[in-house]
Amino acid sequence: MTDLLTAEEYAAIAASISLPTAAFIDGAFRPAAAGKTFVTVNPATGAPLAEIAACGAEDVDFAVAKARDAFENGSWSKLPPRERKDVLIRLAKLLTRNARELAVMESLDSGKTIFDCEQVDVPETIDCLKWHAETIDKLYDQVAPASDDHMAVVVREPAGVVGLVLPWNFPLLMLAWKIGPALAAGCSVVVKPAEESSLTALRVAELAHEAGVPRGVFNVVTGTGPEVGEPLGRHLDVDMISFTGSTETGRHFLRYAADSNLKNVVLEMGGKNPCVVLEDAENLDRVAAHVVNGAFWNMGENCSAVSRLIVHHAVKDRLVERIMAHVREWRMGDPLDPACRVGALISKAHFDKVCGYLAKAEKGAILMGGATANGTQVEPTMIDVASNDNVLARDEIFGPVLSILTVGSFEEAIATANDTDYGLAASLFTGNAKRALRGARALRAGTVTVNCFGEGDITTPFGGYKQSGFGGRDNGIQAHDQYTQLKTIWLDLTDDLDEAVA
Ligand SMILES: NC(=O)C1=CN([C@@H]2O[C@H](COP(=O)(O)OP(=O)(O)OC[C@H]3O[C@@H](n4cnc5c(N)ncnc54)[C@H](OP(=O)(O)O)[C@@H]3O)[C@@H](O)[C@H]2O)C=CC1
Ligand SMILES: CCCCCC/C=C/C(=O)O
Repeated sequence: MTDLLTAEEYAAIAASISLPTAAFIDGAFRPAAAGKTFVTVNPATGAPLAEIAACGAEDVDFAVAKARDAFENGSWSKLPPRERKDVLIRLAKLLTRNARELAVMESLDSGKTIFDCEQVDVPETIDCLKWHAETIDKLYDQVAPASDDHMAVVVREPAGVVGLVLPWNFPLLMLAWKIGPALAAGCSVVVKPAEESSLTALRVAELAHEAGVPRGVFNVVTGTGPEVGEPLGRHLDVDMISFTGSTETGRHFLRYAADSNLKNVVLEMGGKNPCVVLEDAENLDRVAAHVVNGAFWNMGENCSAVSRLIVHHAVKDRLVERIMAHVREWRMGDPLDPACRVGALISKAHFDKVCGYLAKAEKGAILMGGATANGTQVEPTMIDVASNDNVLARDEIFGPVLSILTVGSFEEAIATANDTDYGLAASLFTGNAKRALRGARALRAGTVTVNCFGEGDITTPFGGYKQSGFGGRDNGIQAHDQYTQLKTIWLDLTDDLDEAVA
């Protein structure tokens, strides 16, 4: 656990840190080619934080050209894996040295609580980079069981120039989930952070350069989706896109790829994640603690958040009561106050969207919460929902809003859980081992947690079934695989030309 400072001490750091404002391309900070800027605000106060380069297609072209040059000159892509490892470990050390500054910057830019930034986002970012760095020089290629006359070697090569398009809910961590395996594999990257939360990606790029990542290998192009994301997605010299964000924008990237060079596309998208609590669930107090964490951590701005509680009627009232008791411990307030667990939503526009969903609740159906503060804060809220067809049970709200659906059997619970377009995460609470295993298999989601809620860790793949995921997984060794291409090399071992491979 990181030692936390006082709110006053965090405020003092916030007032003194210098914020990066320019795009980072070819090893240097640069203004947008057209000289345009946009203002990023602190969502907790509405106060302007910094004026950031508003890049466009010209800047994307420049960054991709520099990334390609670096890839082809081999300054990174052809380094022995253990040398790339050394540089990435140096980067992890630099991030550790600057951890507090990064945590404050992240909290200011995104409204996330300093508690989470200090305890989760920054340390997990560092661990992720270390894990991929440590992994890269322990991966072996394969020799196929072909024949005595030939040797077929299957090797993995870096995918090339990769576009990484990021969301605003975990700006640092999603950056790490993508640059960790991409850089370790030897790719050059062009990162497009979300417009609302560009600061930490820029600072990490600067530190990566200081750690020894060569020019052109790690570029950050700031700006909007249409101005930067689309040209990157359509670029003919980008080999792959890895995206995290909404399902709607994910679809755009498939279209961009289809319309351009058929680049590989990996998408990690939304969720409407069920948590099933059966009548035989043990220790409802513990279950409630997991539900509260799953639903309200990071203000529910989490693609794997628990957003549908599917509970057997026999335990519903007791569970709801326990959830309310746990939520009382989740203080809402200034994100820079380390006692706060609920910070600000990312923007006024997103706050309005979440409030729009609260307004759709039936009269008397809001069992807990519903209050708002400061134009971007929403209390942890629980809403009784009569049918899984209700918009509150179907749409990804991406706020601290838990919809409760009441069921009468194991079968009904699983069917309700699976009745969604999404399939990112699911959890199941039961004291019956057979139901636990049957349920875990029946739930259609990329991650299923049984008698707990958790995000998994860096060792396990993260991604979704159905409209939650496409083309690959973040994390685990599987993430490494997607930033590489497979190549098969055949060698003739015979002396006789007639026996050679045609
Ligand atoms: N799975 C997840 O983790 C996330 C899910 N979401 C869901 O999406 C909803 C909307 O959030 P939003 O920020 O709009 O998410 P988006 O999916 O639109 O944004 C994700 C990234 O894609 C970029 N982008 C947006 N539009 C385009 C486009 N047409 N072409 C290329 N790139 C684009 C964004 O840029 P920019 O924002 O700078 O314009 C951002 O960098 C949320 O309410 C939530 O439901 C959101 C974030 C993360
Ligand atoms: C400590 C791990 C946090 C994982 C959060 C994953 C969320 C991803 C997303 O919303 O895209």
